[in-house]
Amino acid sequence: MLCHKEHSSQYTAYLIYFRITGSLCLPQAGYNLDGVPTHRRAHTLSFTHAITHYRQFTDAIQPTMHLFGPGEETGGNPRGTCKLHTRRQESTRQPWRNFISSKPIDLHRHFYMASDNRDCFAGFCPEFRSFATDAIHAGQEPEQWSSMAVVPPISLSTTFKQLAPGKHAGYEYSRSGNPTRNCLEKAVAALDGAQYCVALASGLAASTTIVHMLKAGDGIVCMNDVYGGTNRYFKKIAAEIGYDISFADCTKLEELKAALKPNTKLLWIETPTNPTMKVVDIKSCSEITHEYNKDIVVVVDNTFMSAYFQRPLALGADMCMYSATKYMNGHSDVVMGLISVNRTDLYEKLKFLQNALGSVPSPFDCYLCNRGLKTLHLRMKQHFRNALAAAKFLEADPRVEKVIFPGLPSHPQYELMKRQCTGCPGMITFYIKGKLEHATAFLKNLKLFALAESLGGYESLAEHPAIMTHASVSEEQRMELGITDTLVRLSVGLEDEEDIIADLDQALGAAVKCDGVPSWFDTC
Ligand SMILES: N[C@@H](CC[Se]C[C@H](N)C(=O)O)C(=O)O
Repeated sequence: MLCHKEHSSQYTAYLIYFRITGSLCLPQAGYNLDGVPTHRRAHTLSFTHAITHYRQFTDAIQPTMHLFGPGEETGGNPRGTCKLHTRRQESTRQPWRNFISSKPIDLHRHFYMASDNRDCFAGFCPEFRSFATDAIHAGQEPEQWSSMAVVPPISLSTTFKQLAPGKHAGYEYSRSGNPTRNCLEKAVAALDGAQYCVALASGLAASTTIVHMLKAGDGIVCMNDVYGGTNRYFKKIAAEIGYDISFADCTKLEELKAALKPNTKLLWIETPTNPTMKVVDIKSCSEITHEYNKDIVVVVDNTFMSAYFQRPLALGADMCMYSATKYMNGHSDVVMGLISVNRTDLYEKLKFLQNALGSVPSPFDCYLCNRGLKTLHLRMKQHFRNALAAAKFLEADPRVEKVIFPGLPSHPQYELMKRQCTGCPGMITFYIKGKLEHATAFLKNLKLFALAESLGGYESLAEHPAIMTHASVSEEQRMELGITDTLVRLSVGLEDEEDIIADLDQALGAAVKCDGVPSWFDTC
């Protein structure tokens, strides 16, 4: 986007005109919204079109904001001058505010990244039909409440009055069924293209509830690279109870075939994997497993993808589970698990276990997660755009050894990703140059990104899997999987793209010298 001085005065004029008249006269002569010179006549748009164009116009200008520090307005620079930029105030309480406006970043490089990312969905599967409409309306019908509430009420009652013993209006006890939870479960089922969904108290509560369908001696085959808590549960608890647990790299279909045994009852896949971002072919794994024995239940942990980017049930899996703590809720204020299924027999087992084991979420958490779902489609699109920009920035940076992001052509399963998903979430894993000290220095110097476990919220997070989320995985297995001391995991949030990149840039600068030689050696 080219943004000349004239643009800002034109822009102000349009804005005033827009405010007064409710319509917008766009600059057909000069530059269009992509920064391409045009010589046609201006025209006036309808109110609705005016809003759309006003937004596009401000969106297009936005990447050039906040890029100049005090005294650095380069009035005549044809690549990036825009008087609209807002100067941030020095702040000690919000340290990230200071560095953002004080360091100009390479605007030329930034410009191309931003424009490329408009097309980041090219080649991926099309969006699921009516996804946004379902997120907003499925299970939310006002007619289900005598008050006709448009927003499902938070139903806190632990118990429900019965008309006669055993005769009730659908609810008897809040663990067994709750009206707010019911609304959430219906919405999630619709988003997963499923018939049913059950909500649990956490992602791990969902995992343990699923495994409780099996009996001691039954076999479970698990993808070798999974979330550390899943690995810990299978190895340190399920195996101790008497389940026969084996791990296989399901990206290699021959390894999966070899791992299936007569006692196998469950296949557990995670894709992309946490944290090394391997992509598993859900369709092929489901076909191979069901061909071996149609009764083996194929479970996909869809936490990283969310319902917006991947539908495991449509690809042949039997169960789609989530830590809804992550993208599905998306606001880092709820711990929850979800399981969606199409098979009635599986639903009945899960529904029984939900009540009998009792790991249910609170009605308030159900309300929050249901609310989070309403913007899932919007959030995920922006996560993808921001993460792609960050991944491209990191990949081009000499202080970074290797970037693993399934939305980059350099990812070994990029083609598979495009075949089975509608886009990529905000998860990036990368190896920083140097040693543990450099990874630590990078993480400690981040200002916008918080150093914290978890992912999928609107805020950017960074963490060190070997020390944090995957500390419970044995060192031997971590080394096998590539979870080394220099591996860093990012959950790219919804902040402004240029601020995200500026933070990564300055933290890398603090940790590693620019020419690729670790700066740690200079300072100690
Ligand atoms: N310390 C926790 C680990 C939480 Se990890 C949370 C999330 N799944 C992630 O990958 O970030 C523990 O369970 O030990």
